[in-house]
Amino acid sequence: MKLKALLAHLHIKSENIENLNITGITSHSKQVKPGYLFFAISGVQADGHQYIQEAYENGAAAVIGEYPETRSKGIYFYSKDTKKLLSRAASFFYGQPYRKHKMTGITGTNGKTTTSFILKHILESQGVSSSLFGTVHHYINSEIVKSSHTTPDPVTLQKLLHESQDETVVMEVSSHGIEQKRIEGIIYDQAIFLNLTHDHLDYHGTMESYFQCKAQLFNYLKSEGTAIICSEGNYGKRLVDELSLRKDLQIWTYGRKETDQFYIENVGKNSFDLVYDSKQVIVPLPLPGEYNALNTTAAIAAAYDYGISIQKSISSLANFPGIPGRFEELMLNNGTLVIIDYAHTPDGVHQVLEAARKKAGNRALYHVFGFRGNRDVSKRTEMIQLSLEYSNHTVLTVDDLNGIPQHQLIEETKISLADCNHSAAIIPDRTEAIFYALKEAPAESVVIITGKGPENYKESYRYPTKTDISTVEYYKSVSHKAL
Ligand SMILES: CC(=O)N[C@H]1[C@@H](OP(=O)(O)OP(=O)(O)OC[C@H]2O[C@@H](n3ccc(=O)[nH]c3=O)[C@H](O)[C@@H]2O)O[C@H](CO)[C@@H](O)[C@@H]1O[C@H](C)C(=O)N[C@@H](C)C(=O)N[C@H](CCC(=O)O)C(=O)O
Ligand SMILES: Nc1ncnc2c1ncn2[C@@H]1O[C@H](COP(=O)(O)OP(=O)(O)OP(=O)(O)O)[C@@H](O)[C@H]1O
Repeated sequence: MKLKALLAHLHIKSENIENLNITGITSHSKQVKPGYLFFAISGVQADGHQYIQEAYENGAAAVIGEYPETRSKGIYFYSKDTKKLLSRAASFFYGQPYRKHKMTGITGTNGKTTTSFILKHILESQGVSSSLFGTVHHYINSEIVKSSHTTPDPVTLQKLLHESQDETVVMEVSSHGIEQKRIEGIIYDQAIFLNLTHDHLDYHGTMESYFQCKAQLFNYLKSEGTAIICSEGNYGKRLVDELSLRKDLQIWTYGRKETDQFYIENVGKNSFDLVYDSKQVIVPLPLPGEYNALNTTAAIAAAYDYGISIQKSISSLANFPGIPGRFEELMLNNGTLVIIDYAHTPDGVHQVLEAARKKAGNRALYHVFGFRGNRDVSKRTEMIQLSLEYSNHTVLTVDDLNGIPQHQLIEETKISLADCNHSAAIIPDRTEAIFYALKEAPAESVVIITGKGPENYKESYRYPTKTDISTVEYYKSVSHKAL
């Protein structure tokens, strides 16, 4: 691609580069290949401007940075916002691929993965091919693509959008993705807001700035696009009020109020009632829990906007295959039910434990969970309190050290537990903590393991443990089957 054309798109003036072609775009100096355009970005860990020399040495044709000039010798352009420009440049480089898809962006603290999987399933069941970007995997042209971020970095994102031949793209949009402008250069046909509750305050500082960040997704919604908003909670209502000022949008709300366009009631074990357009239908619940009735409704509304009737969505839900690590159920031979879930926020833990408690009834409920190092500490006490309230036995462990020593995370966990004035087992090795709960739990009880869902351990854990043969023997003896 001619650099001149790209710079014109970015509104950067250029002279004497008529014949210069660029062969790729990156913001990482070590990924630069001959002919690349390098964007220097000031990040949380490092400053890309420190790597400009390395980028030239690796063959960068030109560099764009946020300082008026650079000491390194090479073609250099100034911009005051390289993050935004990187995304716009990547979009332009790959031919603005959003244009060839119907684009859905889904944001919210909890439920993005769940809602996106349900929506993708409905679309594909109705013959509409769909790519998916999210936490578990990305799916492009029916192939699994490994996901390192919920919302990928802009160059990866635009490249995959370009490669996708799917009619629709369902994308989880994280607040980090919005804040870091990874979605610049995309215009969505639909945007969905699920909820906003306590999380990521280590990054956003306050709930207000977290909300302001999430709300920005709707700035990327096309004129006459559809905003689908959960009316539960103050933030959804605020968003509706703010978006109502934009007269060019179709705004639909869903929730438990009769004034919602998609209104739900009578959420039972296997189904719920959905009222829309003065009609009432029974919808099968693809996963347990009231919260999943809301996630399902968001997906049904989005499919409806794409022309799929509610009846067709309902029939698609009958064979929903489930989602890795989202209320995933296993039955052990001794009749104990094991639930694997990804809840890692106070609201997520609350919702999933409420659903697990309903399932357990009078049976004992064991809850195994832990925290991630180097992340929002302020949510931890509330999560422990909820566990103590809903389960009979809380077993605390470690989700992921994320760069901090294990003893530090355990000490922090002890402090959060002490805030609850309660005692609970703390077993640092996550595998051992799970074995412990499985061993302690009497036959026909329920063990729920939250926090990591299907994720691999990032740090090494002892598995199988050599120090406690009895747990290994026990594990071997309790073969299980997926439900
Ligand atoms: C805090 C955060 O989100 N950081 C993301 C951010 O990194 P950063 O801006 O801090 O980059 P940095 O490491 O400081 O480096 C600054 C610049 O120097 C460049 N550099 C650096 C080293 C070098 O040798 N050469 C070089 O050029 C880097 O490429 C970068 O452009 O931009 C990077 C590229 O897009 C991301 O990989 C990185 O994600 C980190 C690894 C991360 O863990 N992010 C998580 C928190 C995240 O984004 N999570 C959300 C989901 C959250 C949720 O809902 O649970 C997600 O969308 O995945
Ligand atoms: N609508 C919801 N409201 C509250 N909690 C929910 C909701 N949907 C799912 N959860 C809980 O949050 C957990 C994570 O759900 P999911 O993976 O769908 O969310 P997410 O927004 O994609 O999370 P992340 O971005 O961190 O991957 C679930 O395992 C469940 O416990």
